[in-house]
Amino acid sequence: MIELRQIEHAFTLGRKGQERRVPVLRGIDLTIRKGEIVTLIGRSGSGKSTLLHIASGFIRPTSGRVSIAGLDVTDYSEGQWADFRRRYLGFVFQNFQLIPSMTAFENTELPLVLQGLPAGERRKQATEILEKLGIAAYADHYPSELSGGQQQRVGIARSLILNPPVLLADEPTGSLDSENEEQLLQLLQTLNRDHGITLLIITHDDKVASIGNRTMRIEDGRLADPANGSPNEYRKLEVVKP
Ligand SMILES: Nc1ncnc2c1ncn2[C@@H]1O[C@H](COP(=O)(O)OP(=O)(O)OP(=O)(O)O)[C@@H](O)[C@H]1O
Repeated sequence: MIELRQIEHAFTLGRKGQERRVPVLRGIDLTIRKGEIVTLIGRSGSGKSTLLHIASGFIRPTSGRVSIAGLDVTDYSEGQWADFRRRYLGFVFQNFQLIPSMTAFENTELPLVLQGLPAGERRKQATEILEKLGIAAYADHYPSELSGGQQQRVGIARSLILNPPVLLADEPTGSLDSENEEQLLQLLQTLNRDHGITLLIITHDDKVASIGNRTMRIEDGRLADPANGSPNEYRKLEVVKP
């Protein structure tokens, strides 16, 4: 479902004429199969977010190829990426990214508004997804009136409303207390199991990482694997669950 091939990325820092290149990703190969949950764990600065931004088209890699759902998206223009993201990718963010002046319902239906769907159809679909995520009772609440866990669910409802086959999550429980964290991890597993959604989750939290069918560690821009000298760690981390 997601194939990253030989991804290299370097950022350019410094003033004009004195630029230096800072390599962040150094040859990443990662294949995520349809219906898998892959968790990517690594320290701050190891390149996790950069990798996720490359997989979602916000950063163009210095070299390497990205394919998602069988489409080579590496050379897509910004417009093509925007269209592709709408159809294929949902996002779960640490800070929820809800619009404060809109209710939970309005936040959820926003992608349908942008698609020009009539109000009746929007209401039906948004209500259905809010019910599925157990937050229909809060539809008329503004984000400031919701708990962190409820806000995260509204964010996920908005991400799922266009039925993307893939969810990309960046520290999804980073702003949640342990009870809400547990509930969110269960929700992500349910979405995977019952709806076949493929998940790539980046985190520095072992508990979040543990919901992966596979967990990969990223270190200094490389994935830990037998080929680059961390065979023991790789065996410990790459746990394939039935
Ligand atoms: N736009 C940018 N310009 C220059 N350097 C950047 C940029 N974005 C990230 N970096 C650098 O690239 C490295 C990897 O950053 P990245 O955000 O991918 O790491 P991360 O593993 O996601 O870290 P964290 O867990 O703290 O979010 C860091 O050293 C960071 O300072």
